[in-house]
Amino acid sequence: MIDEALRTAVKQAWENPERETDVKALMTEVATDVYKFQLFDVEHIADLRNMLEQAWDAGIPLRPPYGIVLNRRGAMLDRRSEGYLAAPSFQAFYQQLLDTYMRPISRLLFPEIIGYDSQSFGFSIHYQPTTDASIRQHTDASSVTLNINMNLPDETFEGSELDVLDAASGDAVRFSFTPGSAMLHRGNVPHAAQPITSGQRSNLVLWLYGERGQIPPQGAQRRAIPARDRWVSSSAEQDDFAPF
Ligand SMILES: O=C(O)CCC(=O)C(=O)O
Ligand SMILES: [Fe+2]
Repeated sequence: MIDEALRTAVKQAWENPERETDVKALMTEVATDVYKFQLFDVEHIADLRNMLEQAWDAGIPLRPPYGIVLNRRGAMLDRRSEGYLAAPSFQAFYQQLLDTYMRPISRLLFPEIIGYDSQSFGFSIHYQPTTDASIRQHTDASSVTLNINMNLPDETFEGSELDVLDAASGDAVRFSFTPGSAMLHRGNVPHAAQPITSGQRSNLVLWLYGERGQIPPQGAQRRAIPARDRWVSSSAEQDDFAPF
């Protein structure tokens, strides 16, 4: 499921944290502190989509994220959330994404999140022109957000770009998702999705934050920390706080 180059680099970093530079080398900084990289292997996205679609088609009552505002064909993914997608195979994958990939990579790019990254939240979103087509500019209540595209290679769409505010220039940087690509940014980076004009777009959105929803204080020091402090399993207790 995970892109081969990333999987290999992350595996090496877990074995020897000093090798995390190879992980960083796979990331492209598209705006200040906003990173893009290939996370899913395009050949396997269909497996994930099938899992989500099956739950949907089975009529299992999944709660859409953000109430009904966004998004009618999306689902809650974290066990903290009522009506989440509890399928064990999906949950194992979701947990691995958070623990093996998202947390250490986020600590590598945004060291100040350490201490504010033990808890999680997740949902899937689905845009199409006739129902949920866009989302206005907002920030997320997360320390860090990982947003991954799940479109299949032949599922093209128009519009639906993600605009992220570049803190340095004050301008929005416009970004189009390609299948399996991911964006990683601090929750406090303002972002918006432009209206989708044709086709559909499916994304997986994961959040990390601290106990009871805490996020790093404004202006938290971004001091360097040793690599070995990132590539460690989180032993923190999981609370029941659900942001939505
Ligand atoms: O359209 C997207 O991919 C971003 C969605 C988003 O920012 C959100 O759901 O919080
Ligand atoms: Fe968001």
